[in-house]
Amino acid sequence: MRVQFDSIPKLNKEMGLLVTEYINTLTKPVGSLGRLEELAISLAEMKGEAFPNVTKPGVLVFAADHGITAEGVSAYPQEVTKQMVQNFLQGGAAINVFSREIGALLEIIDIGVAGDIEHERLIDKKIRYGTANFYKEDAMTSEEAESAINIGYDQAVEIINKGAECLILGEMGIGNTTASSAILAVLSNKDVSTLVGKGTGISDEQLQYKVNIIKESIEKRNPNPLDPIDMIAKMGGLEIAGMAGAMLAAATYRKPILVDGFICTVAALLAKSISSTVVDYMIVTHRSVEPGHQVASSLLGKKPILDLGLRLGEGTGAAIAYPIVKSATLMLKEMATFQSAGVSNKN
Ligand SMILES: Cc1cc2ncn([C@H]3O[C@H](COP(=O)(O)O)[C@@H](O)[C@H]3O)c2cc1C
Ligand SMILES: O=C(O)c1cccnc1
Repeated sequence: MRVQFDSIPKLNKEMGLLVTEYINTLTKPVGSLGRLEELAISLAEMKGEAFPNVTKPGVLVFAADHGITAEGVSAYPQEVTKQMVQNFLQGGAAINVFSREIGALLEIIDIGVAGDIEHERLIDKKIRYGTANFYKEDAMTSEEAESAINIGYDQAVEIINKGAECLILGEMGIGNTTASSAILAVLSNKDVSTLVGKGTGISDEQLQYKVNIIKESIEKRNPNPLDPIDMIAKMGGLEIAGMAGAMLAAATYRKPILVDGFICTVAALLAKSISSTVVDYMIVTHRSVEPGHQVASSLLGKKPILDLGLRLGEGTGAAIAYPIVKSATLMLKEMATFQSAGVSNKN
């Protein structure tokens, strides 16, 4: 693997202690800003700064196709991946709307869409025209899996160099809840049926079929749960690997990672199995409707901030949660202390 992932800095715990003390001097009852206070301390530890800044956020949306869609595991056809990439480039998707709202830098990366797309704003890093159908054969080669991680890493470095102070990773890939559920089943060693959800909205009957396809595929592919490259190569997907690589870069540069829904959280688990300290830089922003998401976030040791019943992906939940993360930093930066405001402190 080209990129070395052993250079993630440790959290600055001393800064965390300083900020904890400082928060208790602000004009509010001790602990009254709840999880916002925890967030502020975490951000200070990640960034190593007493007044951490998360503006601007950088959003990277990785798009790729999945051969497993040939088995009928999604409610939508494969072409929707390419069509949605065009929609992202025209500014009409949910992630465009929420990225504009939070003033984010937004980049769309084709890392493996099964069709050609021409657009000046598209970052073309296509590794292959979609993965192979992992019910029948390996999704990709190990070299392709490594390239996808490296591409994600490099894209994150680029957006950080453009000024991103925290990262949101999004994805688009019809069929990717199937690949993510398969990876999670192998990583968690839990029964597939407890993890799999309806994705884009399949019927109960199709859900049972999806469960069976995933179970049989895992038996046939027999991926090594201790080897993230093997899991990606055998089951996919390219965009999931790209997100994992981007998270490793974000942590290396001390940039907080705002983890989105189910697919993104599975990518986070893959990043964790490549370099466990990456988790220190993660904030799980919301709880997805997909049943596996709860398992994935508890394997990360994280409690989601929001629970809005989202099941979209693209990075949308993270973008919606960004103002909460920013509020934590503004609490530190802008609130008066008891002393500066002349307010009487607790007896
Ligand atoms: C129009 C449309 C926009 C989307 N944006 C994200 N997804 C989400 O749904 C897909 C995963 O669900 P499944 O595994 O059931 O195919 C992914 O592309 C994910 O990003 C979308 C899906 C659709 C149809
Ligand atoms: O939570 C997600 O990321 C998700 C759920 C369903 C479909 N697409 C994405």
